[in-house]
Amino acid sequence: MKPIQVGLLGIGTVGSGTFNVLTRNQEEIRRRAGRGIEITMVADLNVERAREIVGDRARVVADAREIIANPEIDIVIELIGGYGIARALVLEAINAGKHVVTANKALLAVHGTEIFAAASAKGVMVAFEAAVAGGIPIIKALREGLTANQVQWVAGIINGTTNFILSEMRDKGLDFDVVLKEAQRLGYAEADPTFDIEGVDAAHKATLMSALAFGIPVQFDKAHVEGITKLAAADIRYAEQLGYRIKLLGIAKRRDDVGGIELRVHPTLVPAKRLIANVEGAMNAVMVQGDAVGTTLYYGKGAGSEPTASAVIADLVDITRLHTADPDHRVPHLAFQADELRDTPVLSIDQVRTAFYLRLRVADQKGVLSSITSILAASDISIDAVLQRESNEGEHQTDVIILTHETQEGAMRAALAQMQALPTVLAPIVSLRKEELA
Ligand SMILES: NC(=O)C1=CN([C@@H]2O[C@H](COP(=O)(O)OP(=O)(O)OC[C@H]3O[C@@H](n4cnc5c(N)ncnc54)[C@H](O)[C@@H]3O)[C@@H](O)[C@H]2O)C=CC1
Ligand SMILES: N[C@@H](CC=O)C(=O)O
Ligand code: NA
Repeated sequence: MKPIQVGLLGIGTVGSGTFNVLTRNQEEIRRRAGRGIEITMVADLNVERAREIVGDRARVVADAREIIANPEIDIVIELIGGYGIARALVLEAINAGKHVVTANKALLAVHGTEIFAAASAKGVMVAFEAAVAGGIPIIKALREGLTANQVQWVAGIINGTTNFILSEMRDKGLDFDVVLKEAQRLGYAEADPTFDIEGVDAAHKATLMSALAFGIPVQFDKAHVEGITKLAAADIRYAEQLGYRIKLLGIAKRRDDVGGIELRVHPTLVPAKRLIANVEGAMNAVMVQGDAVGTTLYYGKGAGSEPTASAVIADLVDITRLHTADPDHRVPHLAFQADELRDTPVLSIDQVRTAFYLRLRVADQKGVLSSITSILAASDISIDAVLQRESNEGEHQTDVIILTHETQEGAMRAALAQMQALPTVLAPIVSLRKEELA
């Protein structure tokens, strides 16, 4: 049978990996797919660089629309990124009856509802394994492998850049900016790296996982998003002393007690003994807890050229196997049938329940600790552990670190305001969320 023809839009980090892996492993991939898969056209604004990568193995054009207009092309891979031109091109490709593979989590987390609806109307597939945790087949696991389960929660290190920054800062004592530049050089960071360090990229991915896990539409605008830019070295150190590591986690959790879903990204204390706490560098790891299967863990490279290409090509193979099947017999885009998605609300951050780490810089005098613990007790927040450490900031000051048991975020916020108002609390209180992930 003639190879299936693929058009590649954008041949940068992931695009070049995709082209190279597909070329290198073409025979093995053909044996799996049942048919050859060939990238016959490539579009990139940087035509010269694209030609250097593909040589004479594919036709290179500057205008992506030339690929969409080509009736020979069955599948379009979108690896440009962003919400602008990528959205237009993906919708145009769908309307032209092409299947789409994309690694663009930003696009799908924000415009997924529109894109999946357009694809279903046209009877084409939009595949996005590379969009979450790069090479780790977490989309496959959530859509297919775990399909028997009521998923309880999903929690993951799903941004390689920030995990790399946290690891390098802790292990080598390097500055934030230096490590970020290195992550950019290695091809891990987004075109706009604030998406990485402010938690936005992780929230895009958590949004997609929440939809797959709970059968809700993608709703990035409802996600609570915090990055790592405000994290202080002192808290990383104190957390270690208490037996925890700080990781930027994307979390999606079902809350049957209130009939909602928690969707949040923030630095999180995780027990150092958990496998996920020991995931270092640009590696990703996702934990999924299902009612039947229990806790599962998926680990691997979440960013970079060939690891991400691995996921893109897995989608190409899936589409090659399935494109002649009746659309009703394909796996639904978001794991649940499109007409079975529910409007279960995403909870506001005030309704979220977690344990907390608090650091208070206080005057080193009698009665300070009891005034703090009284406020927590009055707010029904119970204390798990307390640590007191001399502060480097000056004499007669001390750092009090408190770990609490689980409480509602709104209650903690109110208690924090009261504690902050104490004259003996000398600096803004640091509060971080803590998850046991058991
Ligand atoms: N780099 C990584 O490790 C990962 C990236 N992704 C996603 O993959 C996508 C691509 O990322 P990268 O390869 O890192 O980006 P990149 O910036 O390395 O590559 C993008 C390419 O698109 C080209 N381009 C830009 N506008 C274009 C247009 N209008 N027409 C044709 N070509 C155009 C650029 O010249 C460039 O070669 C993004 O959505 C990103 O979020 C997903 C997982 C991992
Ligand atoms: N910028 C992202 C790339 C992969 O999605 C990351 O650092 O994880
Ligand atoms: Na993946």
